[in-house]
Order: sequence, then structure tokens, then C-alpha cells
Amino acid sequence: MSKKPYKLEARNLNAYYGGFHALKDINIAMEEKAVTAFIGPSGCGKSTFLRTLNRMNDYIDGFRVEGDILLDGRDIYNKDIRVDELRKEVGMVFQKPNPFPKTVFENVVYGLKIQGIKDKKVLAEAAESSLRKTALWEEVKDKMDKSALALSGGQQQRLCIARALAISPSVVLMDEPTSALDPISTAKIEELIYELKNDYTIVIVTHNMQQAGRVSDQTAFFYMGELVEYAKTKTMFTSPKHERTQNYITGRFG
Ligand SMILES: Nc1ncnc2c1ncn2[C@@H]1O[C@H](COP(=O)(O)OP(=O)(O)OP(=O)(O)O)[C@@H](O)[C@H]1O
Repeated sequence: MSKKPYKLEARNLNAYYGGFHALKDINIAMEEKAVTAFIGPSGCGKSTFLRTLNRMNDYIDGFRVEGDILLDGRDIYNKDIRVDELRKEVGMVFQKPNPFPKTVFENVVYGLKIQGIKDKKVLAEAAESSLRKTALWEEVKDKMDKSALALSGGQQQRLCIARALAISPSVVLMDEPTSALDPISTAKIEELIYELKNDYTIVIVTHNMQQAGRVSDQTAFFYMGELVEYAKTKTMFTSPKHERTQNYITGRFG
């Protein structure tokens, strides 16, 4: 089988919060239309790294990076990159569902409206298409003008994923997207992630080892700001190379 091309690459990436060295010489290449999971104990830099992939950390005072992050071969920290364009390409879903206090419809089309799209038919079609992709359409099609805050937590999270997909990203970053959800909603999101990788490159931070095992193709294990091991998920879970990885995945720490 031919290898998928790399969508995202970090080369000699170091990141700092002021004087604190949070990411240490990270080198990793993530495949296109695949799911890459980041695992590791609390505070090891998973979220920091995820957030460097769409420059979400730019907002933090004193944060800086050295090295390169390449999206389709282009360095996203290059001066000529427009951050708003980058974020259209690299969408993000957070730990807690964070719908806006607006209707279901307004939530899904939010990004499109910001882009200046006003045509009602275009917006309605985009909303339906995104909600179908997150398997939410049948559940909300009669509630499009109701508040998104009235949906269940799991539905809200699928709505947030639909909102991210509506602006047609090619990469979706997910920071512990199920940690606030019940097991049934979690299972639905996991199924969804599995489906979405047909069309999107997905990077997910998870504390749940079983989840990494179920949804990801590749897994990266981080420890104290370093990328200790990166391998096919099956390989990592059956025969990790490093003792630290072994100890973590068998629950001896973390
Ligand atoms: N805004 C910030 N300012 C200063 N230090 C920070 C900031 N955000 C994170 N850090 C530090 O950077 C390190 C990595 O944090 P990060 O949130 O990336 O870890 P994580 O592996 O995602 O943790 P968790 O699993 O608990 O979410 C930690 O030591 C953390 O305290």
C-alpha cells in the first residue's frame, strides 16, 4: 500500500512560555486523512503542541516558538501567512462544548457569515451538509431556530464539530473532545472521528488510552515536553519501544 502524504510536520520545534521550555525539539510528520493521537501525562505539552498547529498560542503573552511547522509543506509561522486563513484551513474543537448562545443554525453558519456569505440558500445547504457530517441533522433539523444551549452536551459537541467543518478545513484539531461527555456521546464522537478521517486530517489529544487505541492510526507519546515515541497506534500499544511509554500505557503513571 502506498504511504499517505504528510499533511503536517514539525521540525526542530521548541516552544516557550516566557522562560519555561514547554516543547523540546519536537520532530514529527502526520499523515493526511488519518487520525493522530497525542497522549501523555498531564502537563507534558500535548495541548501546547496541538495549539501551535493553528497558532492558537499566539494570544498568550510571552509564548514563542522556534523551528518550523509545515502545513502542506509551508511554514505556518512564516511572516506571509495570514492567521485567519490558516484557521480556516486548520479548525479546532475544544474540551468543553462551547456553542455560542445563539440558535443551532446560527452556530453552524457562524464562520460562513463572518466570511461574508449572506445567501440564505447557500447557508441553509451548508448547515444541513455540516450537520449531516456530524450525524446530528436528524436530531436537530426541527430545532434549527432553537437555542444551541438547549441541546445535550454530546449534541453540543457534535454541533461544535459541525461548526468547525462548515468552513471547509482540511485539518481538525481536537483537544480532549469527549472528556466532558457521557459514554454514549463519547462513542458517537469516536464513530464520527472514524468517519471524518475519510475527508479530513485529524489530530486529537486524549487522556483515554482506549480512545487513542480505538480512533487513531498513529500515536505520539509526550513526556515533560519531549516526544518520546511516535508510531502506528497498534505497534505502540502492543510493543512500545521505550520503557516510559510502556509504563504510561499500562497505567503505571500518569
Ligand atoms: N499559558 C501558559 N502559561 C505558562 N505556562 C503554561 C501555559 N499553558 C501551559 N503551560 C505549561 O506548559 C506545560 C505544558 O502544558 P500543556 O497544557 O500543553 O500540557 P498537557 O499535556 O496538554 O496537559 P493536560 O493533559 O493536563 O491538559 C505545563 O507545565 C503547563 O503548566
